[in-house]
Formats: sequence, C-alpha cells, structure tokens
Amino acid sequence: MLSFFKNLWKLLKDLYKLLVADTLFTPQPFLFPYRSELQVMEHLVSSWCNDRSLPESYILPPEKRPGKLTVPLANNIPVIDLGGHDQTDLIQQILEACQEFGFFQVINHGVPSNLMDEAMSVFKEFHALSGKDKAIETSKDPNKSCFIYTSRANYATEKEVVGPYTAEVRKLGFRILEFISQGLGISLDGLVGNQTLLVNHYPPCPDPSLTLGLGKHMDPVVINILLQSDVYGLQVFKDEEWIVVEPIPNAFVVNIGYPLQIISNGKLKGAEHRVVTNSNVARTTASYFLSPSNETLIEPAKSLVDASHLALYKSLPYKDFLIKYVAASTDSKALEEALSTTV
Ligand SMILES: O=C(O)CCC(=O)C(=O)O
Ligand SMILES: [Fe+2]
Repeated sequence: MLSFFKNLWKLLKDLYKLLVADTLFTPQPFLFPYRSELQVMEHLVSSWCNDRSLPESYILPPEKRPGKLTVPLANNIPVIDLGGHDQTDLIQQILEACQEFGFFQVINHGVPSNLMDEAMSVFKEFHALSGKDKAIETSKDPNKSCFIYTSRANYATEKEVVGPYTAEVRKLGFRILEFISQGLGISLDGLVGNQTLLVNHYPPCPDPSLTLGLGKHMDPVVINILLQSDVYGLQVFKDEEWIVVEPIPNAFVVNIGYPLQIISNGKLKGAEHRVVTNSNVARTTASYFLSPSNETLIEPAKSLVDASHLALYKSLPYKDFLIKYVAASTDSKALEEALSTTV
C-alpha cells in the first residue's frame, strides 16, 4: 500500500506539471486529488498568467508538447440530437459514437440552457477570485463535500444554481447510460456509486506551444458529461491524430471512460484526450463524472463473453482498477497491458 501512495504522489506531481489550470471540484476526492492540491496552492496557475512568460516547471519536454496547435475541423466527433423520438436510432447513434470515437456531443438533451449558463457564471465567478481568496474559500480536506458551496458571499445563489445543475446533468448521464446499456444488451444497474463535479479553469497561457492545459489522458470513470462553454481547447486522439472538439452552444460533450471499455469487453472505446491552451482568453469547463464505488467489480459483462468472445480484461474491484490506472501514469499502453488478459 505504501508504494501505491508513493506512485500516486509521483503521478500527482507529473500531472501537476501538465495541468496548466486551476480546478475546483466536489466529492469523490480519490479520483482527482492532484487537482485539489492545486486549488489550495499559494501560487495558483491563474496568478502567474499575467507574468507573460511560462514558468520553467510548466515547460514540457519537446516530445510532450502539443505540436500543431490548430488541427483541421474536418473530422469532428458526432453530434447527437437527443430530442429525436426514434429511440432505436438514438441508441444506434450513441453506440456507434462510443465504438468509433469514445466521444460525442449531445443537443436537445433536456438540461435547461439558462441553468447551464448560470452554472457556468458561478464557476467563472469562483475562478475570477484572487488566488488568495480561492485558497481561503476552498478546503484541503478531501472529506468535505461540494467545495463550490464554500464561497461565503454567494453561498445561497451558488447552492441554488449548482445543486439543480448537478441534478439535471446527473439525470442526463443516467439517461445516456441507459441507452448504452440497451445498445449493448447488458445491465449497468448499480455500476455508478459516485458523482464528481470538477470545474477546470485554463487561464490564457504565455506560450501555448510549450505546454498543455491538461495532458493526454483517458478518464478513469464510467462517463463524463462536460460543459465546455465557447472556447476551443479540447482535442480527442483518434487514428493517431488529434481532433478538435468544436464548442456548440448549449451542447454537452460526452465521453466514456476506461471502465466502460472493460465492461463492454472492448466493444466501446474510451478515447485519450487533452486540452491545449491559448494566449488570449481564459477557458472554464465543468466535468461531471459518474464513477463506480470502490468495491464494485469492473469486468467484462458475462453476456458478452463466451467461447468465441473471450474476456479481454481482468476482473477487478474498482479500487484496484484505480491502483493500476495510477501506476500506468497516463501511459495508455501500460494501462492496457496491466488490465488485459491477453498480455
Ligand atoms: O476541460 C476540458 O475540456 C476537458 C476536461 C477533462 O478532460 C477532464 O476533466 O477529465
Ligand atoms: Fe478527461
């Protein structure tokens, strides 16, 4: 266990360097502790973004830098209209998107647009506070729940906005999971045990070519429902190329994480993604993660495994999956090797 914590610490430090963002998050601290460390640091990233030069420690080695910052928009992730009435067609579209991209956007999803806008305003307001105020307003105690509720002056409004926002996005997340479960013909009941709202803030960066807002990674959660607002930055890795995720007004970006890849026995693919920075405008996004409880077994669904479809992944309680995820340290090949039954 001790070495696990050592590795965790190493990963946190590595990711910390990659994370040119301040973040704010609510429960489920175990998954993203490196981001909570960041927000209470004296020198939040947003405090030095006016310094005009990127601090040495954020400059990535050449092979880890973003490369081409502008990528053609030609190959975008699917946009799925959840307002459509043909359920079979919807399920098909979602399944195909999860098989091919691991990502899609949803429109007409039922979350009121004014609630999305108001929630985003609250998130931006928090991040507009000075580093010192943010440190005062947030807690280092991972057992404290919703950090966003801790802002004193606006406690009532924030509670009014962020609570209902989370409830609506949760409904949407479960609705999408239900479509996925029907598409795969398996039950996903009981898979989700935790929710996390994580608000990322990427300040303008003095030199976007030298660093990343968020390094290449795959999410260790079941699904993420991301509110990305109107600033470009998110890119998805597909067929050895980066695809830009175009901001669409009132849409959510949805991506599945590694546990769903395991449960679907490789039918669905979680995709690696990253965030590039820009030198002009700040970017604020909110990830809403649904994830399993620690003891939940993550394994290929029994009905997807038979003599001609062998289980591609080991069966592990989620907490052990996380240990392997952390040990692989964002190296997707190493993670695949650690979880695969065939290597
Ligand atoms: O900020 C974004 O666009 C993506 C955030 C993300 O990938 C994450 O929170 O895991
Ligand atoms: Fe992510």
